[in-house]
Amino acid sequence: MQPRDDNMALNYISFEDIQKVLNFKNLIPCMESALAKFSNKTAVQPVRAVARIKDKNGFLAAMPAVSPEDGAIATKVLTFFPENKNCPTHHAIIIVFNPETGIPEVLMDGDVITTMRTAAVSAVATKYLCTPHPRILAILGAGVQGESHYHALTSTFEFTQVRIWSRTTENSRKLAEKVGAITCQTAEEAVCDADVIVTATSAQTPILKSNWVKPGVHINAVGACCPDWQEIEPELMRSSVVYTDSREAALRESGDVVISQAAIFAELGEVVIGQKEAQRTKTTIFKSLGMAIEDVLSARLVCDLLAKADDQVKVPVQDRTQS
Ligand SMILES: NC(=O)C1=CN([C@@H]2O[C@H](COP(=O)(O)OP(=O)(O)OC[C@H]3O[C@@H](n4cnc5c(N)ncnc54)[C@H](O)[C@@H]3O)[C@@H](O)[C@H]2O)C=CC1
Ligand SMILES: O=C(O)C1=NCCCC1
Repeated sequence: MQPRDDNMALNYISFEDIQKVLNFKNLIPCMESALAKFSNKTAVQPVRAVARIKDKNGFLAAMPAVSPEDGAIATKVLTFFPENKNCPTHHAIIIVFNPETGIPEVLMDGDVITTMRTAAVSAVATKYLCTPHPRILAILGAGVQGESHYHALTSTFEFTQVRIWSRTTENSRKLAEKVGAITCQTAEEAVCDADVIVTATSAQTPILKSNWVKPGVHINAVGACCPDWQEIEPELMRSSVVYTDSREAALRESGDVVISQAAIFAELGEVVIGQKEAQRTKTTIFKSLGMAIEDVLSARLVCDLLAKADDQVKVPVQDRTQS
């Protein structure tokens, strides 16, 4: 067994470097394509392996995916510790492998990609599923995803009003002041008459009720990623047209789907490829759980953008396999 030579050392791509090149303009189309590749089965992606960490109420997850047509082989490894107080609740790294040899080539921060790709996917869902010209956006949850969804959705739509509610009013006030939105004291006040709603909390029991929302609203349900957790009242799940990123994952991981036993109408990717209808005039819910293929194609995009921006990130393969 030979040790690796220096030529095979892993490149590291930092949080800051990723932030420099990734934006919603380049990420949203990439995520639309990731959803399509998942649903037309050109990408290979099992449901993630999750090891729950009971005393932290959280988990460790391994999220591999392969897209042969992109030469993309990578895996995200992620922890979710929802009770963290003085540091973020999610931490992730992504390992990118050489598509010809399987040699690990790049290790990159996974936090920026997790933060941005989740909101970018919700922007795709909203584009297909909301009523034309949405005016009012309501965001429930003022954490990392609440803020990222503000940016992704306001960069895609021209809302006349954005309202933010959080369990801790101080947090929603801070975010609302930072981005120029309105703070609401209750979730009901925030979602009243909204055209688009985002639920992005670590709640384990429903925070969004059926009789608060207007018919025809589109909801991006981003939190509650365990089979015994919920963000959405079961009645609202059952009375809406439910879309998911992965049907298989939703049936295994989403408490909102599992507990309500709501029917899943389609995967979002099936809508993107034209296989299933976007029922825009109905109340729609996009139940997002997050997919490895989103991380893998985001990582591919970052490598390509950095390689283009300067030649320091050695993405090309041939040099590295010659000894
Ligand atoms: N679908 C996907 O692809 C992804 C989903 N997520 C999920 O989205 C949710 C939000 O993630 P982040 O913003 O990164 O977390 P965060 O920790 O930054 O923010 C969590 C927010 O939820 C609020 N919250 C916590 N417990 C609550 C409760 N019982 N009731 C109401 N609000 C409560 C907090 O006050 C905070 O505003 C989490 O459930 C997370 O696991 C995160 C990343 C990707
Ligand atoms: O896909 C992800 O990344 C996540 N999904 C569910 C919650 C943790 C992060």
